Amino acid sequence: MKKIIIYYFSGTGNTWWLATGLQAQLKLKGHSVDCYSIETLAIEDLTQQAAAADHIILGFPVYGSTAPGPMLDFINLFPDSHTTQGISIFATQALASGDTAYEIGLKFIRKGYDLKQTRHFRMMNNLHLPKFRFYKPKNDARVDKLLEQNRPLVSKFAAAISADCTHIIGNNPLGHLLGNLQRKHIDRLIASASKELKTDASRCTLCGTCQRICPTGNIELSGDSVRFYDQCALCLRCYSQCPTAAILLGEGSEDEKKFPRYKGPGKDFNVDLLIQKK
Ligand SMILES: Cc1cc2nc3c(=O)[nH]c(=O)nc-3n(C[C@H](O)[C@H](O)[C@H](O)COP(=O)(O)O)c2cc1C
Repeated sequence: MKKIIIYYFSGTGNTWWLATGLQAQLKLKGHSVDCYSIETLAIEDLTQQAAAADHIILGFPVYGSTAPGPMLDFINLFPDSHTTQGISIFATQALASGDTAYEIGLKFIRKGYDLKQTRHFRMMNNLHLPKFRFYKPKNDARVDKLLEQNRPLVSKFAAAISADCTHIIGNNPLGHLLGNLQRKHIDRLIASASKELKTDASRCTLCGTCQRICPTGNIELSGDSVRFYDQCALCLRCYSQCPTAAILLGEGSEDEKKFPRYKGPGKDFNVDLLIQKK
């Protein structure tokens, strides 16, 4: 039996679904598995907690072939391994992620970990904005179909971790080419898209949901308006979860037919699962 810890960041729920599914599969194999959204952790506890694990797993959504800002910050704080602990990295993606999981895995090799697995899982897209049109998120049976397709892959991932196998994807010329191309532009895309954050005052009920769920503390309700700072990670959680679709991200984003907002993976998903401390 291994002691395993899963740390994940999820903007709109896909990575939460993968992480909790993986936890369940690993538990079935007899391992002791804790699973944390990094937003709910006290960073002071991290060093002790990580040192006690036999195997660590990190999960996050792909943002232009790298990890979201909150996960990159978390990785920077992550302690070194003095016993060459095993680490596995997985990323959820809408279409293509090049060498993402491997690229993040390299950071852990430098910290003394033994990189065992890198995996990418295709899930529903959550990014379709006037300035960045990918493909429209769907909130129907197509989400369930993707989840069904992923179930056996999650199970295989768990089996490989359990058996201590090494399986690295993304470390090839095509993966690096695509990854490098995407990483070049992602910071600029996030900065420019998040500058367009605003609320439609005619829709906003000042309910405070956006402020409560923002992972970077970028949103503040002050008086009868909503204020955005410059810490947006473009995770799209506020945009997707605003009960009245009052958060706008660019000219035309108020049109929910043209720019549908992703509501998350399946009926069990609830945004509070990402932020509630255990
Ligand atoms: C800022 C941003 C950048 C993204 N970049 C990519 C990308 O490069 N390739 C890709 O396939 N999906 C990309 N996506 C889509 C997400 O990775 C995908 O929908 C993911 O499963 C969302 O996970 P979450 O629900 O846990 O946040 C991007 C999404 C966002 C918000």
